[in-house]
Amino acid sequence: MQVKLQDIKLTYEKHHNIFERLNCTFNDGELVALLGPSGSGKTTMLNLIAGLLTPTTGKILFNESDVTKQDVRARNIGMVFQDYALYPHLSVLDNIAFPFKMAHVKKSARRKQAQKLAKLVHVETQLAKLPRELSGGQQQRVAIARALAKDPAILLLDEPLSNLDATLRIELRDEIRRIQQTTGVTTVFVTHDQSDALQIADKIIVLANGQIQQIGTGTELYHHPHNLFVAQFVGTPKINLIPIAEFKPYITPTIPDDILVKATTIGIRSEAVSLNSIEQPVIAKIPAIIEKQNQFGREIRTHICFQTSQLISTAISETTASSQAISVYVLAKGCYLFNRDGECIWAGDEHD
Ligand SMILES: Nc1ncnc2c1ncn2[C@@H]1O[C@H](COP(=O)(O)OP(=O)(O)OP(=O)(O)O)[C@@H](O)[C@H]1O
Repeated sequence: MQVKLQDIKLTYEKHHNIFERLNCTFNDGELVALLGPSGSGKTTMLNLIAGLLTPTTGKILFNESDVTKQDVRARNIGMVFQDYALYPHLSVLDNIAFPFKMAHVKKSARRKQAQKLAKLVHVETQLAKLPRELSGGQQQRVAIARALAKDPAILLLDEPLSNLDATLRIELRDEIRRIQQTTGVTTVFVTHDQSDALQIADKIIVLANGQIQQIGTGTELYHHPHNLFVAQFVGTPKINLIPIAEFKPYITPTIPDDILVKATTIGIRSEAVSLNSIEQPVIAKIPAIIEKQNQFGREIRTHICFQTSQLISTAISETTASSQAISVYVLAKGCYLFNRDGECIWAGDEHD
């Protein structure tokens, strides 16, 4: 099922427009992540798709047919929430079979179908248990199976991993991807965690303040951010930001003056701060002081002081002595210039 949001405006109160003019498309069979900070409008967007909210103006189309005025029951949506929302007094099997019961499917048939779904989400050995006898991850699997029991046109997942510990989180998000690919159901996955979005989504919609900042794959968002918000929100460690006035004296004549004059901030990815520049285009050589180095998983993070800015490099090896005044190269690939409105006006890898 393809879902289109067309010129959506949503006003909660007279003076509070959550969305002004929202436009986006969720293609059939895609897993799309809605990524954004708290209050950016992720759940509101999900509720609009579900039919739990009606837009003030604009249209919602399912496969080109207008469902804007349809309520949640008519839309055939499967929903999974952060807190699982299972029926506590029903067994795992009965929880999964519940939508079949509502659809008046006969008992033996609904047990069979529920068992099949339990197998899909890997809880087939837990069928007689009550939800409270399951781990958080298992409960969420049951919630996903129950949502799929409706054979939904669209599956909406609202922060489904938030209550899980880090290991379970990674395991279940891979499972969600597997289940989604097996069923082929168009899925919208709300998260404020970039690693969830980057790991499993076909496409990511970055939201902030009720506005779509950018739509793209994880790679596109990381390498070609449209604005400062996306550049800062996507990527670990965070992109280094330096006021252009501090950086300008060191820039080699690689960036056209008409661009430079409009720039207020330069963003530099950690991998673009290097001690050497072998065969790679460089935009500046800057004086710096190495403050400390930390091992961060497989990565070494070097903290560098440049004028009033603190930078992080992940391209400097651990042999470097600290508290040293040195020169570091800033490589073109991984550098971005932003104007005063935060728009990206120059990207280093497009100008090699
Ligand atoms: N019923 C409501 N009445 C008025 N404003 C609301 C209502 N529900 C949400 N909002 C506002 O809409 C905006 C978006 O909220 P929403 O819950 O969609 O954000 P979110 O991105 O899902 O945040 P979180 O990650 O914290 O759940 C917020 O500014 C919120 O205060």
